[in-house]
Amino acid sequence: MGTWIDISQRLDDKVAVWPGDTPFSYKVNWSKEESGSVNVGQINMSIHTGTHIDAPFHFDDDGKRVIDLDLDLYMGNARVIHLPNKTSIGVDELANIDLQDVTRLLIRTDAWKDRSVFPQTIPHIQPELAAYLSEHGVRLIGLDLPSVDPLDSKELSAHHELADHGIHILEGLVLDGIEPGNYELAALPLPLVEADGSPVRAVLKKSP
Ligand SMILES: N[C@@H](CC(=O)c1ccccc1NC=O)C(=O)O
Ligand SMILES: [Zn+2]
Ligand SMILES: [Zn+2]
Repeated sequence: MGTWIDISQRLDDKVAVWPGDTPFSYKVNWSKEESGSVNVGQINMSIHTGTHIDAPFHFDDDGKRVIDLDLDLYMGNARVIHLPNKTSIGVDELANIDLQDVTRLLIRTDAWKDRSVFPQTIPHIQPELAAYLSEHGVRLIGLDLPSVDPLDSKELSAHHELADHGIHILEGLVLDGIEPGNYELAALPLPLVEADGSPVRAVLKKSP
């Protein structure tokens, strides 16, 4: 027991949300006192709060919805790499990293220091990295950041290039103190039929 490491943000009213987006809330909507038997809760949140996956529909009206996504993407072997103090992440930043047999790549940047406030700037993924990663067989990229693009981007070039190369996106991970290496990952989306993304509970287990 205790071998799975939780790499998810906690969801309470302290969780940071995109500027202008729906705040997170949980409330007991029907209390045990009222119902006579149970507390029945309600959550209200943006899909892009905390640790979540983006479905292609998030940035492409014709893109896949969450229910259409292949669950294999979100369970299996993953490589954690550590790239602190970067302004952006591209082919040069990954030049010394062997990506042989890496299907799921998790990048620990340590750039989002205080997760209770939304960051001002983040290191972004250079769109050109998408082709390089797909050539190496990467199908999922995960980051300890709220986006793969600059926060003020409207084009979302990295989101689009990654999707065009068959690479799926996991955002808002907590990778503080996670040593680079090989792990097992599970970060399953909910079976949301129409949604543009889903909150996930992301966990890692060190591979032998
Ligand atoms: N594309 C971003 C999310 C995003 O752009 C966003 C999320 C919630 C509310 C507003 C957003 N963008 C506004 O321009 C992401 O998932 O990385
Ligand atoms: Zn998102
Ligand atoms: Zn995104």
